[in-house]
Formats: sequence, C-alpha cells, structure tokens
Amino acid sequence: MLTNVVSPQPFEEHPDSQSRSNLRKALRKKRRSLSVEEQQIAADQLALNLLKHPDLFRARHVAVYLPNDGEIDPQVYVHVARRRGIQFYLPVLHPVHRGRLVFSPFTNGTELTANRFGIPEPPFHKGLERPPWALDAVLFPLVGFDGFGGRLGMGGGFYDRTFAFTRIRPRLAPKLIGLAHDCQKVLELPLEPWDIPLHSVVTDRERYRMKAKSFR
Ligand SMILES: Nc1nc2c(c(=O)[nH]1)N(C=O)[C@@H](CNc1ccc(C(=O)N[C@@H](CCC(=O)O)C(=O)O)cc1)CN2
Ligand SMILES: Nc1ncnc2c1ncn2[C@@H]1O[C@H](COP(=O)(O)OP(=O)(O)OP(=O)(O)O)[C@@H](O)[C@H]1O
Repeated sequence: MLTNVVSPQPFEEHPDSQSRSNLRKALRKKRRSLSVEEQQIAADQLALNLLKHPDLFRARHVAVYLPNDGEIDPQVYVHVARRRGIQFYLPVLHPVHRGRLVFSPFTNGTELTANRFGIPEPPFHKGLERPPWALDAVLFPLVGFDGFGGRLGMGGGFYDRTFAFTRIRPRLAPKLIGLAHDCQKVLELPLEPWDIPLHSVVTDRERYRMKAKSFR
C-alpha cells in the first residue's frame, strides 16, 4: 500500500510536461525538508540495504553520485563498499557532448570542483573515464520513482541520454539502481518515450524490484 501524499495523474496517456514539472518541484521540496539528522539516518539505512543487494554482490565498478538538493546520501555505503574492493565513479558533465555524462574514478584522493549546477565533480581526463557499458552497476539519483521502473530525475535528461544505448544493447547494460528517500515513491509515473527503466530502487526503507508494466 502506498502512502504517498504526492501522486501523479496515474492513467494519463500523454501527460503534459506541466504535471511532470509540478511533481518534480513537490518531490524536491519534500526531500529538501528532511533534517540533517533524518538525512544521516537515511544514509545509514540506505547503506545497509545496498550492502544486502544481490545486484551489487559481484559488482566491481559502480557509478555513484554526490548528494545535492536533499538527495539521499550514498557515501556511507561507498565508504564500506570500498573496503570490499568496489571501485567507484562519479558523473561528470561531458565537456563536448552536451547533455551527456562520463564517469570518472572516485577515490579518497580525488580532487573535486563544482560543475555548472554547483555539484562537485572530478576533472575530466580523457582516457581515465570508464565507459558506461563497462560499469557493473549505476546508482542513479532520483527525484521520484514508481514500482514499475519509472524514474523522475532533475529534468536535464543526462542519465536518459547516457544510458540510451541500453535499449539497443540490453546485454551490455549495467544494473541500473535508483536511490531515493522512501517518501519519494509515487503511485505511477508517466513513462516518456526516452525514459530508461530502472532494474531496482533502494531507499532508506526498502529494496524494490521493478515489476513489468504489462503484468499489472
Ligand atoms: N547529485 C547529482 N549529481 C548529478 C545529477 C543529479 O541529479 N544529482 N545529474 C542528473 O542529471 C547530473 C546533473 N544534472 C542536473 C540537472 C539539473 C540540476 C538543477 O539543479 N537544475 C536547477 C537549475 C540549475 C541551473 O540551471 O542553474 C533547477 O532545476 O532548479 C542539477 C543537476 C550529473 N550529476
Ligand atoms: N536519448 C535522448 N536523446 C535526446 N534527448 C533526450 C534523450 N533522453 C531524454 N532527452 C531529453 O531530455 C529532457 C529531459 O528529460 P526528463 O524530463 O525525462 O529528465 P530526467 O529523466 O528527469 O533527467 P535525468 O535523466 O537527468 O535524471 C527531455 O526534454 C528529453 O527530450
């Protein structure tokens, strides 16, 4: 049973971009309203849930993000998982292909500078980045999600463009795992033609495995 107060219009065929952007605003506000203490507890719980995640048991190369705008913080998990041998990567705005991301190594010593959105990112060094298809798993920052793989991001389409190849080469696809506060779950998100569905979503409360839409 979903208890969310924020829900999109569930059965619209062609949702207008207004409803998407209103929903984005409401969900961003909700996650920003969490206190520092609530964020810390959420980060600890998230770490426990990620450490139990079967899709990450054998993963060696995993993309993550640094939290912004109230996003759930994956750094507690990163800290523990590094000791288990996982190598992490951070998204960097592609310097040439606007609207795409590259993934640069993220170690304890990585120097970070704020990108144009104010989010810290590693420098772009051609040759050092890991191609998206060579990642074992990608931890996506989510603004909202539903139980069918639907995802709402910050609205730039960065992740959708970067992982569009998974549509034509599904066997090359890393495990796509969304991270969010549990309160960011909505009943159903309108699916846009370019949306890349997630395999699972992990929150401070649950691990959700996505159901196929056709089985509803
Ligand atoms: N932590 C984190 N890192 C990430 C993302 C993310 O969602 N979260 N991204 C996921 O794509 C990429 C950056 N995409 C972003 C897209 C829009 C905004 C944003 O704040 N937009 C503002 C307007 C900012 C401006 O133009 O100055 C807004 O909508 O209010 C931020 C990041 C790469 N790194
Ligand atoms: N594969 C793609 N090629 C070209 N444009 C794309 C592609 N994927 C998404 N877009 C564009 O990106 C814009 C934003 O998409 P959307 O609102 O779904 O962003 P989002 O999923 O919230 O953001 P993000 O992927 O950065 O988390 C849309 O206008 C869409 O046209």
